[in-house]
Amino acid sequence: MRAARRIVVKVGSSSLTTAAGGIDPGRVRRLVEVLAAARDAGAEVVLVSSGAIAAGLAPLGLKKRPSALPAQQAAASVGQGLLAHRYQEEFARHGIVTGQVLLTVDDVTRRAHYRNAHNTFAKLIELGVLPIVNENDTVATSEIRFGDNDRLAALVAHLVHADLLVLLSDVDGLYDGPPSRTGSRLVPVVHSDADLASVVIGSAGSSGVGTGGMTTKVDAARIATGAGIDVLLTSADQAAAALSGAEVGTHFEATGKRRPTRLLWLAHATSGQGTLTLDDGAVRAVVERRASLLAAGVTAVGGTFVAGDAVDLLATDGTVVARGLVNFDADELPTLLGRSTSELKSALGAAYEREVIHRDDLVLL
Ligand SMILES: Nc1ncnc2c1ncn2[C@@H]1O[C@H](COP(=O)(O)OP(=O)(O)O)[C@@H](O)[C@H]1O
Ligand SMILES: N[C@@H](CCC(=O)OP(=O)(O)O)C(=O)O
Repeated sequence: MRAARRIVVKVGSSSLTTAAGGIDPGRVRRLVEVLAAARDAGAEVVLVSSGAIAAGLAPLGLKKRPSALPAQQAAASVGQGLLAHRYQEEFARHGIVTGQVLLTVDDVTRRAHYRNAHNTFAKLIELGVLPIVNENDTVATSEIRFGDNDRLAALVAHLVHADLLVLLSDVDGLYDGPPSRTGSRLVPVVHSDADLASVVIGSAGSSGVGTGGMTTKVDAARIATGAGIDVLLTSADQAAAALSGAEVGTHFEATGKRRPTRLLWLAHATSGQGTLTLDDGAVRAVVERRASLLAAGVTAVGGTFVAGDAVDLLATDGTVVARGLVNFDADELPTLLGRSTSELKSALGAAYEREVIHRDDLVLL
């Protein structure tokens, strides 16, 4: 931990708010002090902070986090500015300039957006700015939302080439059962998925402002470790100890190697927005030869999606074999199915010569 040079720290709403809701200035101040100290010790820090919705509740006279998306978006719109302002003032006390980065799913899946986001972070870090990231809640619809900042933080960690992801919550680590249950014990190290097999994850905490609970933190840890990044999960109260190298919380050890980030999200998206059923030859081509998916091998289209969306690829028995970013809208595809690329070109024009999913936009599941 001590050796980590570039650290992404994610803090959840439950660690930033008061019991009555709303941002707790004291908690923000303490977190900022810890991050400023990490910078003084030579680390580059990127902060992924939740709390926009929580910060927007009081100004709108809301008592608790609304369940309807438009109300959440309104609260986030009001709260994000307040949250950013709070951070800006606190970091300024330490002479640190902050920059706000609001991301959508598209920013880490579509190639051009991904490069753009990568370049923005690189420039901010080069300028010594501390980026503060959140999901762009006010424009994200339920279909294209991360919905939780844990997985977003894992993708950001990969995007900025971090060597450590620190997830700060209201609980001091992963327990082998819900922490409220007597006898649940802290899991100090997770070497691989096998160590998670006996862990029981309960519902989210009692704060009422968090979203993902422990499930999304474990998902985030798996995304990051699978991409070669160590993860430390602990409480905001232990952030200082964690960042100075003390053995606190749960350490998820890096297992895999780096992979293209946009595909990381794709592999860990809960599901695609539609389905394409493949014939046996297409399954072999995609899975064994890692080839692009052509219209000739698709037998059925399910769901409503547009070009650029993630869709699940199904074998004839219905099992999901891969997920990819499709190049056509759902209603364009039925007339193309089973036809060769050259046939499509001569019948419909050069625009239809493209693959249904390019191999660079496919992940095997
Ligand atoms: N096995 C487990 N280990 C640790 N925490 C768990 C477990 N199962 C459920 N939880 C709950 O998950 C909560 C953290 O999730 P959440 O409230 O969404 O936090 P945040 O706002 O930090 O994202 C903890 O307060 C805890 O009660
Ligand atoms: N983007 C949302 C937070 C979503 C979220 O992940 O919340 P949390 O579970 O508290 O980390 C917001 O700023 O309110």
